[in-house]
Amino acid sequence: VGPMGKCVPATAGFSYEKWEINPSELSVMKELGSGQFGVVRLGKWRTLCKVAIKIINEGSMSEEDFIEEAKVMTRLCHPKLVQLYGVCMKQRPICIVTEFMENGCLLNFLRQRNGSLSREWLLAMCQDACEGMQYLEESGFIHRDLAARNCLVSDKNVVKVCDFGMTRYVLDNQYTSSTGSMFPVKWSPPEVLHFNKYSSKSDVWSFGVLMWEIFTEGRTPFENKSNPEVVEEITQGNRLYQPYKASHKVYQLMYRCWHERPQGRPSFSELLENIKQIAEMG
Ligand SMILES: CN(C)c1ccc2c(c1)CCN(c1cccc(-c3cc(Nc4ccc(C(=O)N5CCOCC5)cn4)c(=O)n(C)c3)c1CO)C2=O
Repeated sequence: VGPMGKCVPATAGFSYEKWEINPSELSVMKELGSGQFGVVRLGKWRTLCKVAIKIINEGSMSEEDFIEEAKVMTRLCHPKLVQLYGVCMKQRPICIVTEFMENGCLLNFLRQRNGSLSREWLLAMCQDACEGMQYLEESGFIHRDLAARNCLVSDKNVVKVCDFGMTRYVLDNQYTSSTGSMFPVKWSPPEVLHFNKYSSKSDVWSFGVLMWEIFTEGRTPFENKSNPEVVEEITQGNRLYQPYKASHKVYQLMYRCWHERPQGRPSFSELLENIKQIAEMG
């Protein structure tokens, strides 16, 4: 049993490294959806533990680079991060095994509840994601694509951050190039759009947009603007509007995440303190 009492595959096998999983101990079940690397399925590890299994499409991922980094990523453990359990890499396609989150992706979760979520609940979701991001910040680990589509919801409605750092292994340059059609322009700060400069402070900008997604319950940022138009808007200093369910203090907080300069933005530690204060005041 691993961190937080979860059944974590103790991959102590024969010739398996700590972060390797023996595929014969996995059974694959229903499809959960598909992402940047292909299909993700629900699975069972040693018949007991529910897991999510990413089956990596050939040519979608720089696999050697990922496998090298997987050792580091399996050591990132926090209750608000979707846990990476390990990799099956002795065969093709390789597969990535993670913690399973019953209620799926946060963006769909928000949209399916059409307006029924309380302000307290929305702020609690922001706090969950902020706790996970503070741990990544402390660990010197940059997410690079924080957004509601890259957060998941557990059976207890806890929000966790997933697929942190995975953009580094995507081979599709429509996604990786800042002029590509799939680049997350609407979640990116000026220094990323212009200089590809990633840091925990660029994650803070994205976190501000995530707060906006949560408080609009799943609206698309700048929904009637193209990516090039958004680059223009942001460069001119325009920002996302105040969501109806966001109090002035909540809006002030997300707005501070969008300071033009990285050093002008709060850290995740500071954001978390502020979110807790707002939550206490009710
Ligand atoms: C490069 N970057 C940033 C990437 C790369 C890959 C991916 C992503 C980003 C994010 C999206 N993604 C992806 C794709 C597909 C699945 C998962 C995905 C979905 C899960 N869970 C569920 C649970 C339920 C449902 C479901 O069907 N419903 C319908 C009924 O109401 C409840 C919900 C869907 N997913 C889950 O636990 N994990 C770990 C991953 C994930 C998350 O992992 C990826 O695979």
